[in-house]
Order: sequence, then C-alpha cells, then structure tokens
Amino acid sequence: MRSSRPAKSSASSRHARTHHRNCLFIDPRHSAIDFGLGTPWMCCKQVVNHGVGDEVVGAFRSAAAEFFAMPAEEKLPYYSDDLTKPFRVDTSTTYVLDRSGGGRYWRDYIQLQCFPVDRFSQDWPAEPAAFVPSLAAYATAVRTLAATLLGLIAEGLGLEESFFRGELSGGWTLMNVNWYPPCPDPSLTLGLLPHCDRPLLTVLSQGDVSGLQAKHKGRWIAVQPVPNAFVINFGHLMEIVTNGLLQSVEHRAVTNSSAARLSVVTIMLPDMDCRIEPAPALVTEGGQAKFRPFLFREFNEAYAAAAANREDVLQRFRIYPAGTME
Ligand SMILES: O=C(O)CCC(=O)C(=O)O
Ligand SMILES: [Fe+2]
Repeated sequence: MRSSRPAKSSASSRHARTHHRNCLFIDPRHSAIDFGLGTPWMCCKQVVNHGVGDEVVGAFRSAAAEFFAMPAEEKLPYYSDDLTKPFRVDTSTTYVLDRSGGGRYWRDYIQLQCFPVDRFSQDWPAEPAAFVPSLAAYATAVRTLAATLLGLIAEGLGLEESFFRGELSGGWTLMNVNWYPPCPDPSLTLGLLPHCDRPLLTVLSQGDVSGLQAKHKGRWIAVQPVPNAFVINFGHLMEIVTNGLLQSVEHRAVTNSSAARLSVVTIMLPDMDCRIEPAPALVTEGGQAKFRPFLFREFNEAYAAAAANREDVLQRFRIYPAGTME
C-alpha cells in the first residue's frame, strides 16, 4: 500500500469521462479512475464499453423476465424469506414502509448466490431453460467487470491495484433480480425504499425502463437508462474503507403505471470475518480515522437493524471527534 496521497495519475488524461445527466461515465478500458480527490464523490456512475457483451446481458434479462412471467404456482416452491437460502423468491422487502409497518413495496425479487457458478447453479431453477446458462455467463462476466473496476478505483486512490480484492470482496456474491410490475398508482408506494448498498460497490443493469433515482445534494435525481450501460453504486463499505472519500450513494426505485421494470444488481460481499476499517493510506486529514474497525458480521446486523438507512447505519461505526457527538 502506498503511504502518500496520490498525485493525479499520468493516466488520467486518457480517461474517457463525460458528464451527462448527473452521471459520470467511466470506460474501464482506460487505466486508473481519477476521482479528483478532495471532493467527496457522491454522484451515480454509469459504465460503458465495459466488455460484458450485450447478448450476455440481454439473454439473462430475458430469462429472468420469463421466470417472473411464470404462473405463481410454478414460482411458489422458491418463495422464502430465509436470507441464508442460496436461491429464493420473495415479494416486497424485509423493511417496512416508512417504519410504521403500514405498507409494502411494489417489488418481487429473486435473491441468489451466483459465484462460484459451479457451486450454486444446481440451486437455480430449471425453468425457463435459458435461466441457468444465461445466469452463469452473466455472473462470470459481471464479476470480472467488478474486479476490474475495483482495481482501477484502488489505483485511482493511490492504493495497490489489488487492495479491494481478497477478503474485502471475496465472500458471497449475491444477485438481486428485481421485478417491478406496473403500479396502478405510483404515488402510493415505492418499488424499493431509499437505501445504500452494503459492499464496496454494486453493478446494476436497469434495462431501458427508468425508475432508479439517486440522492444528490439532497434531491432525488432520475438515473436515466443508457443503452447497455451498468450503473455503479458505491456502498457503505466503500465510504468506510476510503475514510469518507468515496461516499455511498443513497438510491431508491420508483414505480410507473405503464411498464414493468427489471433490474439486476450484483453484490460482492466481504468474508463474514473480514475486518473492515479505513485504509491507513487514506486516513490523511489530521490522521483522524472517521470510522472504527469492525467485522463484516457486525456490520450486517447493524444494516438490518437500521433498515439500510444511510446515516443510521454509518453512525454505528463513526468515530466522533471529542465533543461533537450529538
Ligand atoms: O431497481 C433498481 O434500480 C434499484 C435496485 C437496488 O437498489 C437494489 O437491489 O439494491
Ligand atoms: Fe440498492
């Protein structure tokens, strides 16, 4: 790990980056990602030219849509709210709407473990027939992309290229396959509540129906679908490990009354016993770490208890300078 704060890498001039509708586009074929350190980076990112074939994405998206279109009785055997199951289908979310317990979200979803493919593919459904092979190809390609991005981000931060690999992203690889049917009155509910994802980053395919919104400077901004792009959201662990340099993105999904929407989110988690703490090389401002060390296992409990709420989760791990704790 390099000890000094990175200078602007000479590669930064080669970055393909354009700002568009509040999103920053990254082309991972081009060297280290330069974040303009010093300005916490809160916006959403979309990645293009990412090397995951359009046909690979399209094949799995079609198979997943076919799965959701099957009659309820064919999906019933998979229904479960046991979070440890390697393949399960559920509806709404485990979090209650507005925390008063009053409502449900407009979402069905599959949650599955997808890597290593050989270990988990026997848990995936036999119908539709394309589900298993298309998921195997998609999961393999997206994991490769995520690893590439993690390497580029580490380099952009002046860390060893391999910094985020190993146990920080070597635990379960989960996938949320979200299905939002058309909603007769989108003003009454959300597809998915405001939350930040857990890991360093998540890789999201949202197809061509809009619905994802990210919070930027206190306002919800629609993350407009871009053909064949992936949305990259930094999660809580990225914020903690970078000592607040790369902030987690609060996001939510809204519904619409005319078209169903499918999103596929790939989530590479740390090992349960992975110790998480700010990277020493990034603890620069007066040498003050902003977060205490903890095990990922402990983080999971806090995340569930705080219903994924950004500040409620983070405040359990923040170190408050003396005299500033509210
Ligand atoms: O549907 C979306 O665009 C968002 C999904 C999401 O944030 C998640 O599954 O964590
Ligand atoms: Fe999310």
